Amino acid sequence: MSNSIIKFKHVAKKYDKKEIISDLNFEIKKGEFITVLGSSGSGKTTTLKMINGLEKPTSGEIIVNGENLKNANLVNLRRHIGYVVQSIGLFPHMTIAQNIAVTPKLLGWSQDKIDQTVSKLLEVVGLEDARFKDAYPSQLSGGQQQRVGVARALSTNPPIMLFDEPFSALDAITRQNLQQELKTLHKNLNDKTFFFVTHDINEALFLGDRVMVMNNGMIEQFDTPENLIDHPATQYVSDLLGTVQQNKNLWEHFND
Ligand SMILES: Nc1ncnc2c1ncn2[C@@H]1O[C@H](COP(=O)(O)OP(=O)(O)OP(=O)(O)O)[C@@H](O)[C@H]1O
Repeated sequence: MSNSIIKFKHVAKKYDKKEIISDLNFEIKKGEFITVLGSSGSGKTTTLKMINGLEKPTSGEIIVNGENLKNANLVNLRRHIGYVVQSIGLFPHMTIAQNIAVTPKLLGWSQDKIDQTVSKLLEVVGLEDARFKDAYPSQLSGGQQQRVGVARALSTNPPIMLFDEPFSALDAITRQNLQQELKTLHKNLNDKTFFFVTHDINEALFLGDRVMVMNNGMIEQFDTPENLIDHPATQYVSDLLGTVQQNKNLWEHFND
């Protein structure tokens, strides 16, 4: 595949003696928005953490941005991969601007460059209002904090962004707004690759250019949302998507 940015070749992962992932193979192109869907414990987070070296494969090869992770400097690697998680992890004693500037500061950027970057990122995530910059995380809603988390992950302009269920603690309306915004953001940020883990089938189908469906540490199907719906490759995928239809039927019936 030309323009490949993430490649897993025969990747296996064991925790102690328990095999979680036995033989994972896939390739992602630069600029794709990938969503990863699967039941609890299917290995989604483990797969995501192997991309930024937070977990190491027991065997197999992982190539990220042309570099085999076996030989990579992991600290350097992580600076080029944004990471957004559900718990956000903003520093409570730092202002929003300071939270976004953590990595740029570590990298020794000038204050001018930091200020410009923070202003631009606050605009990108819809927090351009002057009151946000000097506020503290506790003064923001959950959805606003999650936006700061996205801005912080974008601070060094990384080519790859990893998202691990970033919206799962938010109410349905905030979540839907953020999904729409994230989709627009991805479109506007030319060629950034997003890898987004979720439990939510609708979220996965809405956001993903391709959806990776995992079960028991294996890929059941890795395909466009349209193909998953029209041509489910396995019974598992068919059952999973069937739940969407069942919910729809239930509500239609309910509203009769
Ligand atoms: N550090 C660890 N030590 C031991 N076992 C682990 C560790 N991390 C994950 N596991 C196990 O590996 C399996 C896969 O976990 P993982 O978090 O990747 O799944 P997941 O698909 O992301 O699940 P969820 O949707 O519930 O977050 C689970 O059975 C989990 O208990």
